[in-house]
Parts: sequence; structure tokens; C-alpha cells
Amino acid sequence: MPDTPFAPVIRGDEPGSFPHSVLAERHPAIIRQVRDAFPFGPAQHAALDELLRNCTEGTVGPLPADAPDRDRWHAWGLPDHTGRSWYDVPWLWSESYFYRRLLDAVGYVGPGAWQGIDPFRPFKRAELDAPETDAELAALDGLRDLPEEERARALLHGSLWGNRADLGFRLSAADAGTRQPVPALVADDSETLWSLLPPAGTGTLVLVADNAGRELLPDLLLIAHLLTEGRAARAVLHVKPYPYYVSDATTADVVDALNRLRAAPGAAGGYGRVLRSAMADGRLTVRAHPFSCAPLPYADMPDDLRAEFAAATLTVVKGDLNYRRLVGDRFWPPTTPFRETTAYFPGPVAALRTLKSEVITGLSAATEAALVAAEGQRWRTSGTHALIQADPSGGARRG
Ligand SMILES: O=P(O)(O)OC[C@H]1O[C@](O)(CO)[C@@H](O)[C@@H]1O
Repeated sequence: MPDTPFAPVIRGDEPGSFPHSVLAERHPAIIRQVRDAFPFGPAQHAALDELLRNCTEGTVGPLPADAPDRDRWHAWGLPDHTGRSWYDVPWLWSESYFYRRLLDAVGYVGPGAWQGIDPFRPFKRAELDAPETDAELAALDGLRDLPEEERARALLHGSLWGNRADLGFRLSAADAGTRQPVPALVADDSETLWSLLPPAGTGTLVLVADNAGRELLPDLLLIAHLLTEGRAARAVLHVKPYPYYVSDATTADVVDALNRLRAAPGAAGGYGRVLRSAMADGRLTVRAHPFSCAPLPYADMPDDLRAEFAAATLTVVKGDLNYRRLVGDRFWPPTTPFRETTAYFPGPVAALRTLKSEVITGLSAATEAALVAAEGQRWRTSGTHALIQADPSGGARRG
């Protein structure tokens, strides 16, 4: 990570700013929605009341003494942040800890009858079961007769724009999933990406997933295509070990998505069968590494994860949150080269992301100027722009 004094870490301490609104408005809205979605008992309601008060007016507190991940959170900076306002610690840290505390409040962490009950499941299920999902899956039939390269491109774009269907994001932008027309990419390194996944490839693709539902389905379809067409011999899908940022995919969500595909008619069902058999023979594996829910940038990843990414032919990192973690959650000058911010990454890496937060790198000066002229700074957070960025160097520049 370059040592740049011009890229301050993002915090939520400026009233009126986007990060501040997430802490002050979005988090209370999420508590409300979760409370509405479940028939919770008095202890859960009281814990949600306390979390609401604490995360908006209070200071960061400790985890329960018996929390199974207490040591991990200590290593991730909890002692340094305890006693500080949620608005004053790094925004990424604050958001991540909010989701961890929400799981405590609803009893997910246990022990008890609510242990393991995903508080976001009703929202994720509704999206998977929506008629729009049927229509999207049916559209796959129209790809069948296209040349492989065109199918690959269509599926890559499906996975990219699937990131717009993020449920947390929709809490404050109801039409974000349907806005038309799809705007141009602000950066497009797809040629580099495809050069890393040539036909007859023998390598391993790692896909670091973002959201469940209508983002995970196209991610899985892309993986199925790459395996079937021999652009990757194996794929590893990284998901979250516990519910996070409302819609982030967990292993349970992968199971739901695979079942959804299996039950679909036409080409979608075929992809579903390909994926199940790839799971059965080990060509597709699912990983839920604890660091996937860490409140830290990937530059701080542990050695075992570093070794996994180093061994991959390509790691594809999906979504806004993963992008923030990949390049560092900082106010980079937008023309900062992407490859400068990913120089620490141990293998070739690509990002597929729609823009939903202020972090951005790798723009040309002309693109930045055109975006600002057209929209002021709205393009950074509106979810209407997207990027495909790739760094093929694989940490080769590290000394
Ligand atoms: O689902 P995605 O693409 O990671 O986007 C989630 C984004 O929404 C937010 O929660 C709020 O903008 C961001 O913190 C996060 O980057």
C-alpha cells in the first residue's frame, strides 16, 4: 500500500457526508427492518433498543465475555476503538462491528434457540424468489447459440451488474436495481481479465463473493461457464462466515442459490447441474474464511489467506465493500493507479464493482472530469456506474 498522505482513511464523523448517513440513518433503518421481519421476544427487543441507542449516540463497547470470536476482534482492533464514538473510528471498522453487534442482539451467536438464525434471510429469500429472478434466468436461454466469447462476456457483465441488486443498498435507493439505461463502465480492464483466463486454462479461479440472491446467481453462472469452457480447471468461492452487510452471501445462501438454479427450467437448470457436479467432484469449493468479515483492508490479510490468493490464477473480487477492502477504504485521488493500491496483493487480481461508496481509483483524468461535469460527486455512490479493473502482476513488484 503506497504511503500517501493525500488518501485519508474514511470516517463517518462529518455530518451530511455519505459515511455519516450510513451510520446515522441506514443502521437504524436496518435495525427497524430486522425487528419487523421476526417475532422476537422481549430480550431481543431490549437488545435491539440498546444497540440502536449505542450505535447512534454511544461509544464502541466490548463483545460479551463468552463471545467465540473475542480474540479475533481483539486482534482486529477492538481494544483500540473501545470507548470511542462509532463516528470517530474508521468507517469500515464501524460498519463491520455494527453487523457483529446486531448478531448478538438477535441471538445469532448463541447459545440458545435463535443461534444461527440469519436475521437477513427473509430479505435474501424474497429476492431469490422474485419474478424478476425468473426472467433473468430465462434470459440465459437466449445465450445458448452465441459464440463462447460472447457468452463469457455476457456472463461477466451479468456478474458485474448483479452487484447493483444489493439489498442493503436498496434500503435507501429503492430503484437502484432497475435504473436504466445501464451507464458505461468508468474503467474497463476486461481484456486483461480474459487474458488471465484463457481457453484450455489449467488454473484456479478464486471468486470473492459479495451479495446473495440476484448477485450470487450470476456469479455462480459465470463460474459454471468458466469451468465448462475450460477457462478454469477449479474454482473457489469465498463467502462470509456469518450474515453481514444485510445481503452478503453465506454458505446457506449458496445452497439456496444452487437449489434455485437446479429447479429452474432451460439453460439455468443446466448450469445448476454443472455446479452441483463440480461441487461433488471438488472442482468447485466454498470457503468461509473468518477474515472475510474482518473490519480491515485486504492488505492486512493473514498468511493462510495470502497463500490461497497467491496460488490462484486469478482472484476476482466482487462488489463495493470488497473493493473498499481491496484498495483500502480511503479518499484516494480518483486517478491513483489501481495497480498502485493493489501492489501488495499476492496474485493476479480483478475487481468487478458498481460504485456505491466514495472510494475510487484508476480513473483517467478525462473520465473523472466527465463524471464530475455530468453529476457532481453523485456518481461515486449512486450505483449507476461500474468498473472492471485488473492487476495481473501478482505481487511481482513486491520487494
Ligand atoms: O454490496 P456491496 O456492493 O458491497 O455494497 C455495500 C455498500 O453499501 C454500504 O453498506 C453503504 O454504502 C457500503 O458500506 C458498502 O460498501
